[in-house]
Amino acid sequence: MAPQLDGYFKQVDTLSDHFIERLRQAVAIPSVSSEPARRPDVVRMGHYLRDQLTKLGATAELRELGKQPGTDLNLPPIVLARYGSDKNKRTILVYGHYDVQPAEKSDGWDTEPFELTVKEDGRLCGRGSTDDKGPVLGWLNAIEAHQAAGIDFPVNLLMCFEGMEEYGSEGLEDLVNEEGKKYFADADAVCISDNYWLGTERPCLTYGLRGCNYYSIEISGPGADLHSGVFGGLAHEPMTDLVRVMGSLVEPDGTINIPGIKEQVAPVTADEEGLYDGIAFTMETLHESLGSKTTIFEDKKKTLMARWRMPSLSLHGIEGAFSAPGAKTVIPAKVIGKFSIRTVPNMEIEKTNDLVYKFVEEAFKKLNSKNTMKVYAQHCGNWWVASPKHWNFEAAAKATERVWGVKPDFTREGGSIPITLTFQEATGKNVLLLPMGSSTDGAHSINEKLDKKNYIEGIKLLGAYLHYVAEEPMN
Ligand SMILES: C[C@H](N)C(=O)N[C@@H](Cc1c[nH]cn1)C(=O)O
Ligand SMILES: [Zn+2]
Ligand SMILES: [Zn+2]
Repeated sequence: MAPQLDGYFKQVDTLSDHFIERLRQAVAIPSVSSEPARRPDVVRMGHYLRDQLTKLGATAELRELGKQPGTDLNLPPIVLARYGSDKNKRTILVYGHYDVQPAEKSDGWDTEPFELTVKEDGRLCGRGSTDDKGPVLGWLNAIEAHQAAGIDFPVNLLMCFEGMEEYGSEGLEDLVNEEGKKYFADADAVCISDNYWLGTERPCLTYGLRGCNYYSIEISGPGADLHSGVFGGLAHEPMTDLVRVMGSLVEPDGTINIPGIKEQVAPVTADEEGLYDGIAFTMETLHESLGSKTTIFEDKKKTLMARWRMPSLSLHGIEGAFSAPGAKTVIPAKVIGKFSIRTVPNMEIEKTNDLVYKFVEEAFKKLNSKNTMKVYAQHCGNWWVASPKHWNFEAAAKATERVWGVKPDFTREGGSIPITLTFQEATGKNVLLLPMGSSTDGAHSINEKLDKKNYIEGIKLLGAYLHYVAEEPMN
């Protein structure tokens, strides 16, 4: 089956240095969507992708989305592209994001985050290498390798790459809904490569994601930062209030203290009970990717359930707080605490927000503080769970076996890709998540990397998937 794949694979190997060079160029653009000062770089990254796609013969355009709500900043453009329009071929719509999480060398990186460093053991280190520049470039590389090998591209490819995913996919939902029956009208299925294997050995196909509601709690009081020797003990301190409120949200064992959250969670079904044992996942691999043995649960099933189908609440940081080394004796005048809740079936965004606001307001009230408190959601994205019983997944499973020599696990993912459900609903088509990187890649963390093997074999996988898609009977 898929007889041309050997020629394609050979060409991917031949072009591997060129593909690493393309990743180097992309990593060098610090497209951090959450930092206003980096917004021109995010825009530059969108232009870079458009130009690369045009050079490869795709029809590519930039769709402007206007201003980011509540700011004077332009949202980065959506890159829309089409490669091929043969009525006799299937059409696959792929999505990815070209923005990245923040990164500073001083966070503890061993290398410069925006300089791709190729380590002797094959690690390609740099911000965005695995999340999500490597996988996005994977689609471009697959096109190029087909051209170089002189092999007909097996499908029509529609591409949608955004620059705000790490900030809740601001602006994209309307565009996807608008284009569902226009630009994306002839899509037969959707494929997203933007998550990771559960471990380091067994590839997976993913059919579920958690959602993410991201909140801020703003507490202010004094007119300016104060000397703690002069004002300590006689003024209500915003930081003291905030630490108490944030500390009341969640227990050290992960239990969420907000009433009404766990009541929304779908019960475990008998079918689901048997699902976890067969998954290639060990606590040892988890410890390796965690970089420690500080797991809450000792067993695999509870741990997988915690990641895939239970909500979690994480505290992320405090804007305005003193965080530099040293011992500054300041009382910060205004602090903004950030936390998020990963949501699961059947949690509802608005209902969850109302429960959070009520809890935080009551927790603050109990402090009898004269400071002022505001709580609000910065962005919310829904969870998504789909059926993997579809030719889209069949094709990906065959491609995985061909490239990696093993059957993939069928997994859910603890992270969020806010637009996934929108793609499913706007196109009415099956959505597949086909990850390239592994559990030890350190997405969102310091020293993010993509192993060269995962990048190069991942390019083969994306191309092979398209060949098997072309061969699958419709169901
Ligand atoms: C899984 C994906 N690669 C990812 O990292 N998604 C982000 C998206 C996000 C950011 N805020 C809310 N959602 C994530 O899961 O944190
Ligand atoms: Zn991410
Ligand atoms: Zn991502």
